[in-house]
Amino acid sequence: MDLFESLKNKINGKNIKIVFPEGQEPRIIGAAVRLKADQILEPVLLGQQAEIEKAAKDNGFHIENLTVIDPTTYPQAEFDEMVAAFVERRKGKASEEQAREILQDPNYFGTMLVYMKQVDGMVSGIVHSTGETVRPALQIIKTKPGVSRTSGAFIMQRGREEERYLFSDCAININPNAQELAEIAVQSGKTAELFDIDPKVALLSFSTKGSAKSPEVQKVAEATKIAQELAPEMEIDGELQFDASYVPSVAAQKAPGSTVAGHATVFVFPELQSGNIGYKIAQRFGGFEAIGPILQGLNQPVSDLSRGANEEDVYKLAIITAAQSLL
Ligand SMILES: CC(C)(COP(=O)(O)OP(=O)(O)OC[C@H]1O[C@@H](n2cnc3c(N)ncnc32)[C@H](O)[C@@H]1OP(=O)(O)O)[C@@H](O)C(=O)NCCC(=O)NCCS
Ligand SMILES: CC(=O)OP(=O)(O)O
Repeated sequence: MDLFESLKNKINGKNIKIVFPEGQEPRIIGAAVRLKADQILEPVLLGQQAEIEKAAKDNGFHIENLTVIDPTTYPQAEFDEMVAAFVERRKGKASEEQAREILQDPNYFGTMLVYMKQVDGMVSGIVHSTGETVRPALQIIKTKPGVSRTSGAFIMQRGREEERYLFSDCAININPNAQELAEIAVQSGKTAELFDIDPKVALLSFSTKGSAKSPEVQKVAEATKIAQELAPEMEIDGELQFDASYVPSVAAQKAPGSTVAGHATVFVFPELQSGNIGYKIAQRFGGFEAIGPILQGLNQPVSDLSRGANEEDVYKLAIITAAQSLL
């Protein structure tokens, strides 16, 4: 079954609420209208009512049956409760006065709605940068026990249903050390399973099995060892060049005997430059649909759109975020 049909079946009828802090953005409104009409989940648009109504009208969307939360008319008692919860969560790091100021930011406000369980997840980042979008989640939602770093994965799919891979970290950790990279690899394998991808995890490099020597290569080799120890049940190998990870004939020459090389489905990049560039090349040159970034390892789901996302990307990432809320 198509991945999204299967995800829709999982979330259907559960009344999952997803907040969109960029409620006045037409691509968000368009996706919210579709999500509501398809009865998949309950979209909540966050933003000034008048601005949202204007954007909807200008773009021909009917939003009469959508839920809008306007922070400027939010009940005072509920805002005070949000401020108190924020100060408590950021103990010693924000005063009440600072909290009132910080919560004017829609990404902080939306993240607090998730944290306070008024909604089940958040999708933002179509206007805001990744830092602006995810920093509130890192500070408030935080990572699950046993996960030290969150990271951003993309489901990459193209054409035929079965051509589906996971790329990570393409969004968050600028230069992870070996331990962090190992955690990202294991976390990515788990995320892959969630989206019906059989994980064969390749830690990518410009070297295959010692063909080049440098501290960068050494980091990936060390991360591979740590990841294999962290998840002995998972098929993980590295360091591998992309061709060795993906092309069976090249794998036979460069990494004979590896069960991952030539068959990888999860591609873990050594640092963010290559990860972010790599996914965009596959998307824009390779014709892959890039769905994400899906933040892995957070206590509650928050997703960060690319600013280049279209309405369909928003629609799909909202479904994924809703599915994550069931975990
Ligand atoms: C994600 C990012 C914004 C975090 O940077 P930052 O806000 O400067 O991070 P800080 O080091 O100040 O940490 C802020 C908080 O987040 C936490 N944090 C930072 N990175 C984290 C991670 N990867 N996982 C979990 N928590 C993290 C810190 O522990 C800290 O928590 P605390 O305030 O409770 O102590 C930064 O790493 C970044 O800019 N990454 C690249 C994003 C990007 O542009 N990607 C490309 C487009 S998708
Ligand atoms: C994921 C990503 O690269 O986001 P943006 O394009 O918004 O920087």
